[in-house]
Amino acid sequence: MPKPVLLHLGDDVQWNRDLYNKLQERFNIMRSYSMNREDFKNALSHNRFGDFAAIYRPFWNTGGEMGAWDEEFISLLPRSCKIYASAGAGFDWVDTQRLARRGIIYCNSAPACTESVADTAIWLILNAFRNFTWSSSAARSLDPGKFREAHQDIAATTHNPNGFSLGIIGLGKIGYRIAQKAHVAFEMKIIYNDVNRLPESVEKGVSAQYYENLDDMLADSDCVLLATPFVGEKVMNAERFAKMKRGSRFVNIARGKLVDEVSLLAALKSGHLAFAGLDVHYDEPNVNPDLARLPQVELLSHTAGASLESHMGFEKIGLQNILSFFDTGKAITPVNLQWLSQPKL
Ligand SMILES: O=C(O)C(=O)CO
Repeated sequence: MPKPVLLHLGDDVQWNRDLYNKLQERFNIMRSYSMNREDFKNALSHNRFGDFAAIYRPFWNTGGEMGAWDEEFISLLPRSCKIYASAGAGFDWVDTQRLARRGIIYCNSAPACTESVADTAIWLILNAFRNFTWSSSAARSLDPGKFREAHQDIAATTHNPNGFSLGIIGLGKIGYRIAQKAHVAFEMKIIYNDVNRLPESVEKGVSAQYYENLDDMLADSDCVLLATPFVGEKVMNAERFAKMKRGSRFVNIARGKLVDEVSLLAALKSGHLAFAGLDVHYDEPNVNPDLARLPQVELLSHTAGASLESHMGFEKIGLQNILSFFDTGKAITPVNLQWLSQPKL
C-alpha cells in the first residue's frame, strides 16, 4: 500500500527529530516551505502537493505566510485530507467549523504553552496591582525627577493582590492554570464565567465561584482576566467595561479582537479602570498608540506563549496528533469535533 501523503507547512522540525523520523516512515512528506497566498492557492488548485491526508504546521513563526485558512483555501483541499495539526493555542486564523464540515479535524497544541501563558498572565496581573510599568519606565528614563516621583508616589496608588478577586472569563486549561497560580501565590479569590460550569470538584481546586452572568462577575472583580478563544465577537465593549468595578484592572492574554480598544482607552482615561495589561492587540502587529502613551498600561508583543518549552511542545503535540490519529483513529487535542459528524480515516 502506498504511504499516505502529509503536507508539512513551513520550516523543518527543530526539536523533535525522533518523532519526525517516525512521521517520515509513515508518510510521503510534501513541503510548502514559506509560500505566499497566491502561490499556495495555485499549488492547491493544481494539486501540486498530491492527495494529502494530513497537514502539519510546526511553529507559529513559520508556515503561516499564506494567511487565513478560510473558504478560499478550505474549498481547495483534497477530499483525502482528514487532519490539520498546528502549533499554537489560538485558532482565530483558521475556520475550524468549515474544516469540520469538510470532514477535517483541526488540532491545536495549547497544552504546550499553558505554563508559559499562565506565567505571563500572573506577571500582568501582579503588574496591574503594583504598576511596575511606571516604576520601570521612570528608572529607564534616566531622569532623577521621574525616578523620585515614582519612588515617592507609587505606594499610594498600588496594592498587594492578596485577597482581591480575580474574575476570569473562560476557565479552560489556561484559565485554570492561571487561577491555580493566582490562588496559591497571591491568595486571590477566583471567580469565573464560562459557557459551561466546571464540575464542583474542579472548582474546589481553586475555590472558584461560578457566575452564570458575565456582567455580575465583572461587577464583583478587582481584576478581570480575558482567557477565552476568539469566536468572531468582541467580548469587552463599552457596556462591559462600564459594568466593571471603579478602580479595577483588566488583563488580556487571549486575543486582541475580543476587546474594543477605544472603549478600553476611555475607561482608563476616565479613571474607571486603574490599569490594563495587554499581551495581545486588536490590529497586530500594530499597537494602539493612545494605549501605548498611558503609564497605567502594560503592553507586550503577543509573547505570552513564547518560551522554548512551548516551541518544543508545539512541534511535539502536532506530530503526536497526526501519529495518534493514523494509529488509533483519535487525535489528542482536536478543537472542532463538535461540528464533525464522523471523524474517520
Ligand atoms: O499559541 C497561541 O496562539 C498564543 O497566542 C499563545 O500566547
